[in-house]
Amino acid sequence: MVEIEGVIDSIVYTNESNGYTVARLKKGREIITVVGYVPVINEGQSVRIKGAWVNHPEYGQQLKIDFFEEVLPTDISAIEKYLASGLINGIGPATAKRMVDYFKEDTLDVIEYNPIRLTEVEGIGEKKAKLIAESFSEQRELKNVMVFLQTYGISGANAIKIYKKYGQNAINAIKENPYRLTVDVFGIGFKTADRIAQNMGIERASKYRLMAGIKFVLAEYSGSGGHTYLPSDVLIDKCGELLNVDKDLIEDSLVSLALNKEVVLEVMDDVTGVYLMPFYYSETGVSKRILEMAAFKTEKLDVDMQKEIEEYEDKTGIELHPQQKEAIKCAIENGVAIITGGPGTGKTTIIKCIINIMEKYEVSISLAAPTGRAAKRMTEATKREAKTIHRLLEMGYSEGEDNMTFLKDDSDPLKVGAVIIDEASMVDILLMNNLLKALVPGTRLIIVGDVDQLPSVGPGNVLRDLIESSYIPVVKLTEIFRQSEESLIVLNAHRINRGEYPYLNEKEKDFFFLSTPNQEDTVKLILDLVKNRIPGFKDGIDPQKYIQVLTPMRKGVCGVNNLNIRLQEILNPKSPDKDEKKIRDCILRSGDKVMQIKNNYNIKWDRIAGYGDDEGKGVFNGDLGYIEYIDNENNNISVIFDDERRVIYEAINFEELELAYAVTIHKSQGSEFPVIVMPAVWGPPMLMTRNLLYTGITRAKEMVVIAGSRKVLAGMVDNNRITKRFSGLKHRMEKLIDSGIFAAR
Ligand SMILES: Nc1ncnc2c1ncn2[C@@H]1O[C@H](COP(=O)(O)OP(=O)(O)OP(=O)(O)O)[C@@H](O)[C@H]1O
Repeated sequence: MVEIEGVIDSIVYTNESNGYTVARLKKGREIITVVGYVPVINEGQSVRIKGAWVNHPEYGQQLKIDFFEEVLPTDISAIEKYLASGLINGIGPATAKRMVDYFKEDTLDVIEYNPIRLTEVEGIGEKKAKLIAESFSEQRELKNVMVFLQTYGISGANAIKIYKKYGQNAINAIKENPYRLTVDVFGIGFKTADRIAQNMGIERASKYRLMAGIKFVLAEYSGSGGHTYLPSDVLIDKCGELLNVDKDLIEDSLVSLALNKEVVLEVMDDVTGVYLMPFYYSETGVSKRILEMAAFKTEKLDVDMQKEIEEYEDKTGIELHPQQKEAIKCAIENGVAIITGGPGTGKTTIIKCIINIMEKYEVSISLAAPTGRAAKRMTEATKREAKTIHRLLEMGYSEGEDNMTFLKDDSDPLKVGAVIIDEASMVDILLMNNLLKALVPGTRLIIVGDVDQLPSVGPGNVLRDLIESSYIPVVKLTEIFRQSEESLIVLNAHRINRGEYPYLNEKEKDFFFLSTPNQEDTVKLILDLVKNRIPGFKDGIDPQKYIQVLTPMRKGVCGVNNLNIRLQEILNPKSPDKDEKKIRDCILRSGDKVMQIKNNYNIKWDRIAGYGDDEGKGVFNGDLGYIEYIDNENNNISVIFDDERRVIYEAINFEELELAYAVTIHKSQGSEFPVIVMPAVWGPPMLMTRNLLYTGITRAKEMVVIAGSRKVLAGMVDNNRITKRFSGLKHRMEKLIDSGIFAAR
């Protein structure tokens, strides 16, 4: 083993996700190549490395890093490089130079022991001096934690998150139970925690490990599969594969988890379902509360429906269809009503008529939708304020916690006569439970949505289960009113939903299919469409805002990841006046279109335009925005969402952003775009369903362009597999109804 001290001269390669790095180290006049897993590495950093020499067949002699430690630099140029590296907030290259010119070798001591003196440097005020000092001392603490973590192969980005979560206590917390990381730190999955645990010598059959593994599998399947529970045999099989231990041991741990009240086991129709607690409570809560509301004898409004509807027809010039009249009546007369229908069947028209009547009879109404965009559309259509459900429930959070809480709940419910929820297919079981907690029987709940859309991103099959439980009054709208001569999008959406092939490429229409021989050509065509052909067709549009590429998959040539890299190259290429930041495997650049990929209830925003509060908290999974600027000096990224809200991301949240020139159809739910461009190329049959195609094309308002293989497109229409979600809501509701506690309807 050799030990070398030197300064990192340049970084050749670094893999953000695991910290694997190739760098050049300067030791005196000598330059050495060093390779290995290191937590945080920056050019200009002074380091001590222990390792062994290896001979690479192509690159020659390299030092393989076994131990890596930062030491504070002592010579002036190294100090300057270190300060300019972006590691310390408040200092960029220019400030670093001024500081070192002024304080010379004493610079670091001044920062550490006498930071007020920093104000002697031009451009540094008291506030900035404080920021620099705090950031510097955080770096010192962080260093100790990192040295510990690197021994277990934890990357720099993750190490910072761990430090932010546990502070100085990080080392003890992890030593005690490394599996807690999977719960506490976003981005650290069971596999990373397991690797750390194995390195620490924790046994494969350790109960901590098995219990964490079971919870991980349950969380994975509720996260990516949308299940609220897993049947125990499915769960045990999956855990067996993951954990590589006897099934008996897994069953033992499952029982321990149940005894600890970390999971619930429940027999439903001969299957034992295993629930994580939040999903269990939500499902039982939703089933009970919604039945209570539906069974409640709502105060009858003395409405002459015939007369009111006629008045509305006269006012709007629309002659309502009998189905639509039935839906309006159903909403006025019942505690809970569901109205479902595809695009153009008049859902919005019905909402407007219901509002009209209720306002006339002085029933107070709240309007809400599950996403900001859907709420905005509802506001525009009804000319009344519609909120996100989160905002309606007055979402808050406890400091330091990642969990949201709602101020409106059973102790302080919403005091309104009626609540109308639009885009209800996107409401998952957790949100539905929170909504119902804040409502009391007697408030009318009107649930509007398209049950044929993909179900919510979050767990549950809420809208479908509520409809199928056959207790809550449902009106299904099947008649299409948007003129078919105008739009093939609506017509084709309904055709696809019925299993019929879409009409393609009709002159003067809005639904196009372009055939390509292979996936690479599909990508090239998509790039050409987005960059040249569609903007050429529609004068003066901003392709970034106007066109959205949607794709079924994440991976592969036509997957989100590759499409984003290629689209970024042509829509927002590298340029000297655009700042950049490398996040995971991709580069984010000023001007990029980005998406938030997890719910963050804590992050602050400021309103820069539009209607509503001046500031607030929360950016949600699927929200789309643009990078306004990247500030490398202060290490933050400013993103504008919906042209209205500005959010400043600090380093700890960078990984919540992803490029969004292309997004998956799943993530696009609830959003609408003027033009949709979509590849139709081979993908797993589980994924390539009619439901997915339907959801994708119904996102478009003006034009759909599909590129790829006709056979694949036809295959999607034929593939009527509705991905099964394990959800017990319908079962629970049926059980409650059968028990007779709710009045027969
Ligand atoms: N009974 C009717 N007769 C004539 N036109 C109607 C009728 N009902 C609705 N429309 C018109 O059809 C179009 C679509 O209606 P609306 O926007 O209410 O449907 P929607 O189900 O909300 O559609 P989407 O989900 O696509 O927004 C509108 O232009 C509306 O004015």
